[in-house]
Amino acid sequence: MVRGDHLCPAAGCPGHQAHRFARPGPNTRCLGNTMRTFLTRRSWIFPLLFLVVLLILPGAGMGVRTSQQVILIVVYALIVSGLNLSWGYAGELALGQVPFFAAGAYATAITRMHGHADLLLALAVSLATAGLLGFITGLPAFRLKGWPLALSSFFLVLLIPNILMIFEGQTRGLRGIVGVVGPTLFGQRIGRADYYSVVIVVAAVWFAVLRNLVRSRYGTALRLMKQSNQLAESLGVNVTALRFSTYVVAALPAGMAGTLFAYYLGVVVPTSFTLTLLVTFVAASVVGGSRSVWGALVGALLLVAGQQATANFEQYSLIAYGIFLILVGTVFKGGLAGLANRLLRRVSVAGSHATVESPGELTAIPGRRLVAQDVRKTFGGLQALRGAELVAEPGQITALIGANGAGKTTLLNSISGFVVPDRGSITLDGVELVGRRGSRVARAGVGRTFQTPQIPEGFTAAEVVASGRFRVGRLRPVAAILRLKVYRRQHRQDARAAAAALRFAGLEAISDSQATSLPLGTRRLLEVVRCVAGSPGVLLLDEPAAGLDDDALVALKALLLRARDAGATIVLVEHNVPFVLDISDRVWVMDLGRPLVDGTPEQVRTDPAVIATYLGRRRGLDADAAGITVE
Ligand SMILES: Nc1ncnc2c1ncn2[C@@H]1O[C@H](COP(=O)(O)OP(=O)(O)OP(=O)(O)O)[C@@H](O)[C@H]1O
Repeated sequence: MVRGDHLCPAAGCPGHQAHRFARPGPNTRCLGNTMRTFLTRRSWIFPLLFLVVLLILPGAGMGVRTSQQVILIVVYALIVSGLNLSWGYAGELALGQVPFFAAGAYATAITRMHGHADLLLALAVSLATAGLLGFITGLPAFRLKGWPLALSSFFLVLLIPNILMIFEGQTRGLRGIVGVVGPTLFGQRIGRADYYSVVIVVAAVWFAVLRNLVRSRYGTALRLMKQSNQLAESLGVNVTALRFSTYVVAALPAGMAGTLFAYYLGVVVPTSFTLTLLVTFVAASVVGGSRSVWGALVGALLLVAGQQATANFEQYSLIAYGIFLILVGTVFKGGLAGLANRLLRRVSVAGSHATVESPGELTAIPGRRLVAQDVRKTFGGLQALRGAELVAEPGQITALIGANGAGKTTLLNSISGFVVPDRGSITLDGVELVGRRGSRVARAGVGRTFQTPQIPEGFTAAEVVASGRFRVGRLRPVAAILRLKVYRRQHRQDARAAAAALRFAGLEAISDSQATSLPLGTRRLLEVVRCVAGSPGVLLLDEPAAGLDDDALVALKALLLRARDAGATIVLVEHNVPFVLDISDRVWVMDLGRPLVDGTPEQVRTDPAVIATYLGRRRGLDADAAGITVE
């Protein structure tokens, strides 16, 4: 094997890394690429090994005390994993984990009190109770976001003793329920050693479910939503439904943890479910890594280890934990799991789309005719649109220009479904778009970019582009959890479409790069490519040339012309007049919320009304460069 720092010549390898184990030659096999493929496709091997080790530890002489601690870690990890889902992935500071935990524990204790010791039954009851509580308390999540949502869920924790008192007959009030012992499974009593194994297996099943979920379209949609609701909607994701369903799903592991905790402790008392516990779960999530499945385990491990280490000087334990939290939170962005991920990435350069074979060719982007008529919109007393019009044809670049405040973005937002017009009609090949929410407009065929590029953290370029396909097909969380054929087919198609779109733009070289670390010009191109990957009926581009240098403008122009020639309908809102006049087939000029003139670039360039209201004003900025004649 030849060691060297030449670029990787292996087939299928992106080859832009100087893989140190590459052997040059026609049939090169690259260890870097093989390792990446292995890590990407078989990433479940490590958790499986970890599970096996955990299961054989008692047989290998692990003491009872240690096994009890492992159970506690697993119980806490389940709770933290729900927090990671709603907070780390979806970006919602929904802190209902302790009430859900309490709901699961009390549901189990009450079931046991009524003589039912079956663990599966207890788990089912806990899941149902926590899910129902999540459903009811999640309803405000339709309206609340950010701190108001955090505070309302915080408030729920404070209510726990009051609720227990209201249902004192069942919950035994502040005294709690004792005698939660003797769980059975399929009619057999579970001993202490077996209980350990059952807890590990239950948690392993949940973590496998969670891993499959967050690595699917569903998980990607959560991260898109965390970046921006508008971005997620523009890609066809119904943010309201997603936020609500995530809140409910995140309640489930806490409910299960309640069951496992109740049988672990044997008693269920209100003092087990405190605000301090919630704060330590949040801390564990931060330290372990909130945007990670395994971060929950790491955080819970540190939580229990921290409790042990500071047990002898209890009065200092919170201070010690606080200092540790601040250190980890500031030094390692993304917690310890984030650190591990970054190290792994260095070794493997892994990306879920890195191993696409035969990406295929993107030759056509079938455009549709967009027509906006008499669109009106008033914000308070301000008339932003007063009868705006626009027609964009397939295979053409239609520019929309006008002074600041002319209403261009409002019209774009009206087309995208982000703004509901007071009056007017917007159709795509005759299909009315007005009245649909953003995600439905996206699914009807509208793709768009944003004034500030919306590129979520932690995505490779290929993953960003693949998310452009979300407007085609559904999220299919159940198929993703079970890794059904339909999921695998969709995943393959998304990866292939992303690779083809990147090739279309000549950007295949960056497919494994972290998208947020790319230069502005490339990020703007990437947004366009993300749209192209979904093959929308119309592409709405909101100031794609803003802030670009000459080289980036050349690349953008080449991409837009290629997309136009492939048949796309492109609407370009842009202040860079020379750029607009250079590449557009037709230009619409807006003034004070209504159309002023429309025509070819040449007609618009020399139109006296346009010069008087817009181009004349921009003369000092770019009229000279555009060769504009101001008479
Ligand atoms: N959500 C809103 N609430 C209140 N006023 C708004 C809102 N959105 C836009 N406006 C107002 O509507 C008018 C049109 O704004 P818009 O952003 O559509 O103009 P524009 O042509 O895109 O301007 P620019 O080129 O600066 O982006 C402006 O006066 C703006 O302040």
